[in-house]
Amino acid sequence: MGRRAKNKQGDPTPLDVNGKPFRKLGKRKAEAGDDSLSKRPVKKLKETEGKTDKVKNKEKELKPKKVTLVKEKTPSAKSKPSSASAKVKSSSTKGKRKQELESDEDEGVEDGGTSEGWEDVEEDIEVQKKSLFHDSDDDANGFIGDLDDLDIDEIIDDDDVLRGPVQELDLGSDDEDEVDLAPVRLIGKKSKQLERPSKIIPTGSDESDSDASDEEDEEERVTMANMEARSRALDEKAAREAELDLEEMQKAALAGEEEDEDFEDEEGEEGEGEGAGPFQLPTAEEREEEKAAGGPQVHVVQRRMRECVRVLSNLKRYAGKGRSRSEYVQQLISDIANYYGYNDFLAEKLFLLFPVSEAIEFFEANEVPRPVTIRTNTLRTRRRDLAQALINRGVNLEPIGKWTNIGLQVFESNVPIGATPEYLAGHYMLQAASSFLPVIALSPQPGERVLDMASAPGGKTTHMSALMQNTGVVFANDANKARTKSLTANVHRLGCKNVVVCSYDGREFPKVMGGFDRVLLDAPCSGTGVISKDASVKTNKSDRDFALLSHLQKQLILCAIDSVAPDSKTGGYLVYSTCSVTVDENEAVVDYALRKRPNVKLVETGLEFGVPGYTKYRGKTFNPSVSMTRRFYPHVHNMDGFYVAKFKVERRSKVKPKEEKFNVNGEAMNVDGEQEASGFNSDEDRIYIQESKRKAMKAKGLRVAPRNKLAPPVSTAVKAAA
Ligand SMILES: C[S@@+](CC[C@H](N)C(=O)[O-])C[C@H]1O[C@@H](n2cnc3c(N)ncnc32)[C@H](O)[C@@H]1O
Repeated sequence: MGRRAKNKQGDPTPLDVNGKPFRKLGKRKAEAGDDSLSKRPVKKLKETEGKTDKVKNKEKELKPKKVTLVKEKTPSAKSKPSSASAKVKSSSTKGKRKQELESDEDEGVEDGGTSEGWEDVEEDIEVQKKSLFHDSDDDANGFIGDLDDLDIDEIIDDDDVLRGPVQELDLGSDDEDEVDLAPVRLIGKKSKQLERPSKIIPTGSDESDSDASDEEDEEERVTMANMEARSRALDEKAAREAELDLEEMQKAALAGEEEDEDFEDEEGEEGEGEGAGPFQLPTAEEREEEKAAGGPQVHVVQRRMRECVRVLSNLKRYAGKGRSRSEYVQQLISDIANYYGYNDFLAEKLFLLFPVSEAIEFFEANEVPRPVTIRTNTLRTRRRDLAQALINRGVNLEPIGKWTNIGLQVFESNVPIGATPEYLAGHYMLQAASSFLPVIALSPQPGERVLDMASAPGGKTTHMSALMQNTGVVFANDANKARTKSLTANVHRLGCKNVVVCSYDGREFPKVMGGFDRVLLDAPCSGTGVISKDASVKTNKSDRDFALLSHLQKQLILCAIDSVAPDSKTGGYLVYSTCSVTVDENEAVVDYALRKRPNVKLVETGLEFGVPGYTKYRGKTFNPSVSMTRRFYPHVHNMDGFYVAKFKVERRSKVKPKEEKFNVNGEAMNVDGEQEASGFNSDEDRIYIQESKRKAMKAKGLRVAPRNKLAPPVSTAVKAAA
């Protein structure tokens, strides 16, 4: 493989001069995603002849080498990227880079943090944990928290969502931050998005690296001093390569046309070639034959996907006679599932999120790893010092983008990035760029009391701790006890002294404790935003999984809201996030929370980029304010797929439910303190209230006290009352 095809990944979305992000596009972008189809590795397709050189070359050549950056999509521009795309150099000049590296001086911890004393943290945490929680585990009959805090109306109202098992879900999967301590050997130039995953982070044994690494090994080591020259050289090289790419793409396009003509001649389909009028879908018999032959051939499915995209762009003009849109859509989804290796259900679910050609880009982007990024731990160092230390070790890196002053993107490294002395000393966290976002949105302040409801392995917890400058307290909770080990390890390594680790089901909050200034719910999710990291998602998720997950997320979000102190002087915020792109797990959950908790409202996330959340989706209409939430996509932002919503929690309405008002005689009163005119049997109602409290507690998985022996069971009481 030629050097240009190797190990290239794009920068995370850079920003334009106005601070707005650009979107990177390859040539194919301007052509309704067509080209992208030619270069994909095939998972399930029949590999009849393997890849001929011609096909291989075509795949390589059609990769979008020329980095053209286009302003980020707005919803209205979603399917049609601006044609007036601005070409922007992908690498920075020294001035810019230096400026960015220096910018964190302002916000960095001046003393650069210290490693002294952090060995004691484990002990401290253990002591705090014991004093805070040891009772609740052993208390066989004990309620957790105070029953009187429960809002009966809401409990009953929420009952529908509070029922049902969730334990079948595998909730242990994680999107980031699990550090692979094996040497990460990143060789080659800056990687671009949409290259093959296997080449993005090649191992030392990867022979195909040789031509690139030979040449680059001779290059001088990157230092702060030679950064500018190197950066310029890289830019020039990128420009040269871009020219070559253009040439290659043109050649490839020509070759492709010839190939298709050959194919059409063979098949006797003259007049129905790509771009040449109507495209006929395969008949049922042809599909059966295809199946019997072990699936379609690679070039057939590629071509068919291109054709379907073309037809769907102008159905009237290109559809075969009597064929409907849905037939082309179904064929395309089936081919996508085959080609990229998804189950049909998920292929369809993800396909429907986007306009047709954008969907192909999304699937393409899932085949490519995202850039390797690290977060500077400002409790221990400053970004410029960290950059210098890593540069001295032969790591090629640069700031992620203007939106963060603590992130660095690693392009190449001769040392294992997960085991450098700086890593071990807690100077940085290996962390996906997307996972910075919810913490930036939450913006925890020094001295606050913060809850990270689902926190393991602690990427966001440790980020929050650093933003709070090791003051206040972060309760880092995770239901999975095993995962709290890596959480605790990270907390120690990064020197976070304001973190208390605990392990409860998030649905037990706020009964465990409440009154937080800010809460982060980085919810357990399907991981459809991180398919490039975990391809198993492509096949192991079903309709039922999404239903169960969404159910759990709804339960968790209500508990997260109720854990926020509405009267917090400095905060009163909740951030909900997932590393999933499905509407069920995002907008639908947020909309549910808005409906169930009238005391919360959405506010702007404060993030400078991202696509607004859906307010309408496939027949569902959400609260218009859901447009304030933000979606992030691999194909748009070159980040993991992610979702962030920020809520402000306000005081609940003072009007209490009637049944909670009793006079001194235990007689029910109306809101004005007058006795209810209608007859009211408070004893009878108390039984109902007690029973519904029990039911809600049980459904929440909380321990319930034995029924009051004096109180008859509801059925008996009802009979007696009748
Ligand atoms: C997306 S991961 C969290 C990643 C973490 N915020 C970070 O930045 O490192 C979701 C976490 O939710 C935890 N989880 C699953 N169900 C939970 C529940 N009912 N309550 C609390 N945590 C739960 C999982 O164990 C998992 O660690």
